[in-house]
Amino acid sequence: MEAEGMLAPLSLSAEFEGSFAYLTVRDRLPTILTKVIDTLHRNKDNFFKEYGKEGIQAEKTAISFLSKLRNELQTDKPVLSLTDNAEDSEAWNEYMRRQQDLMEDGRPVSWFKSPWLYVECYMYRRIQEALYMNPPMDKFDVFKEGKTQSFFESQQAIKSLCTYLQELITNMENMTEIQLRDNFLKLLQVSLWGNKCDLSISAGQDNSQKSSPIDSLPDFQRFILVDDSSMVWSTLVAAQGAGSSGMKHARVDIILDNAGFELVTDLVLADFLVSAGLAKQIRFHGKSIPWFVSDVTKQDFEWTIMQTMAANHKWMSASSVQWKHFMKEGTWSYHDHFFWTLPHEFCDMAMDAADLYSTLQGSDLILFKGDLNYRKLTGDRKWEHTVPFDQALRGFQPAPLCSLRTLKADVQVGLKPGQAEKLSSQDPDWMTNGRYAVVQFSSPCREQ
Ligand SMILES: O=P(O)(O)OC[C@H]1O[C@](O)(CO)[C@@H](O)[C@@H]1O
Ligand SMILES: [Mn+2]
Repeated sequence: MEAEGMLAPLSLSAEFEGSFAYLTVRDRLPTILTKVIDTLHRNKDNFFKEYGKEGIQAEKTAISFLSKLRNELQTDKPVLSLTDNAEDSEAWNEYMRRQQDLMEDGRPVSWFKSPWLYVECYMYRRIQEALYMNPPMDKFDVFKEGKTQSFFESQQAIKSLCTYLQELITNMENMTEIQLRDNFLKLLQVSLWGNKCDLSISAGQDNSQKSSPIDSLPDFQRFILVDDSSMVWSTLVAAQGAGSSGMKHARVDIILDNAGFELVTDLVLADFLVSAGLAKQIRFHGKSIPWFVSDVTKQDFEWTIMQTMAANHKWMSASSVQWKHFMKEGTWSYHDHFFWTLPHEFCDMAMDAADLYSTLQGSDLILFKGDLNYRKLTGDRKWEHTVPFDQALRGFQPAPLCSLRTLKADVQVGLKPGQAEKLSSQDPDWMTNGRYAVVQFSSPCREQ
């Protein structure tokens, strides 16, 4: 729980004209809605083939719902309650009332006046409402095409990563602890940069052999603004030794972000953790509805393992056969919880999703992937850049945790004095252009 008297700064919001939040709500969100409408249009024939006239009608109604939504957004209309009676609808509507109570002078909660984190999440949930309200479209993933495309476009990098993983596994028995540590740190960084954007990690200056994500790591090192990865390693090692009667084996939870190349980097890291004996159990957490364009759903997770197996490449297949086995025997498991697709800051989790919070408390290490998770960890607020990460978490400390995030939104804490100023003078868009990254760690028992 948040320490008393420690007031959190204001939420980022489109009400601050010219801010990144403002530009996102004004320009990027309507563009995403337009793309979603276009996707439904383009799939019209498929809906007809599959569901006949009913499919066409559903598509039409969903499109008009979404066009109306885009108009509400662009004209800064009040945010509306959800009407689809889904499992999470009441939580959303309750959150809206909470936002309303925070508004000054009883102004309505609206797109440009409310917290950016809230309205952006809300847009994705309203897209889902358009589908829920129009069966048989309720199972349709409007972002599926983009996710599969990004997987296929990164085949080269995936091949080289799987090849690297299989080489490591073959040599694992002879590895010293230092080698194990070095390899862990490399794969942690690959997973970090996997968040940059699917393909760019291996895009070398020239066209030659630079397609290996591992080879690119040294070039990227200087863009890591905070690197707590040695604490992540110590946490894993400490989790091995605990317990007097033999080994305690670590459980690692990975809060996934994007499908495509990023998901493969997470699977490779998870495989290494298990194969090296650093973790006994990996729990992946994904989204229960299509989310923020490229986030992983259960369907994407299963599809990715299947496609990796189907690839005509020895080491990709070998990797995914192992992954399927991990899933079957329960060493790996996939979980979704609707809290991940609510707009809440994570400091609300203990109160608003107590079951999820207590599940996470059983973890030895939680890895939070990506930018949106970072925004939720820090509450998407106007923190001073030098505020410690622990403080910005505002009491969210279920277990040792680490954020692996490339910067795509203007919230960043835990920097050294002067670091942000230097970055601003060298690269004014450092917080949003995705060139920089952080590996930020926090542990409930760490001295603050
Ligand atoms: O997939 P990620 O890393 O969470 O990024 C989500 C993106 O969406 C945003 O919310 C922008 O709309 C940014 O925070 C970020 O660029
Ligand atoms: Mn994402």
